[in-house]
Amino acid sequence: MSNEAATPAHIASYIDHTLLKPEASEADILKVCAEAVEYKFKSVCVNPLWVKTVAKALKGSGVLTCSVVGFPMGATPSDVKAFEARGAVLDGADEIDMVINMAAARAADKGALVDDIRTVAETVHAGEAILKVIIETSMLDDEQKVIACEAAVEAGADFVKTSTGFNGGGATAEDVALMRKTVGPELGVKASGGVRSLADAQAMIAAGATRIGASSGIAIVKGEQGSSAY
Ligand SMILES: O=C[C@H](O)COP(=O)(O)O
Repeated sequence: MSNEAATPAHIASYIDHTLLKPEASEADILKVCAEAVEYKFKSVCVNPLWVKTVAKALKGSGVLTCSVVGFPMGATPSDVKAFEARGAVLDGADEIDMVINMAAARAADKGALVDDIRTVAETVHAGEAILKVIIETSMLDDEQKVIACEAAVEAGADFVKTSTGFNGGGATAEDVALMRKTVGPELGVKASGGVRSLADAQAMIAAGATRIGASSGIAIVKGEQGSSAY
């Protein structure tokens, strides 16, 4: 990792400032938007309910609007995920983080995974947004992680992402390295779930992450220890 990546200011440009608590209020959402502008984070990541609010609050700031689809279980039909994604993009989302069909992932059913991801990717790209694919590493063995990443590449995703942060363990540097090795140098890799400190973030970047999803973004850039938001 270069020295440049170690600076908190540089780390901020990697961070999707995340608030996905189901009970988050409008005041909570507007607070994280203000924080993201202040700290120059990459995006604000919220549930679809709040996309319109976030897009309005961030307009002209340079901070992107990110939302989630099929979240956090992934266990909805692909066309329903695509409908949810279309709504979020129409509301102003620049980036969509989808959860894959975890049954297909556990069965290492690459064809089903490609279909699931491609259905959403086509809708997201039609709206000129980008797609990140959450493979939920905590639920998969290494072979299943590789197949899920290969499916994401084949389906035209823009990123692979480690975790929802809601289903057991989160990001590890080992998983990020495996994902980076699988997808090659061009695709984005997002480490998310349990990234609580500057050291955590630096380790993920050193392993190949190009984005960090965290509810502890302020602690990370301040060099403090964050705590779980959920
Ligand atoms: O990126 C999405 C995750 O929910 C963030 O997880 P975290 O709250 O453990 O940072």
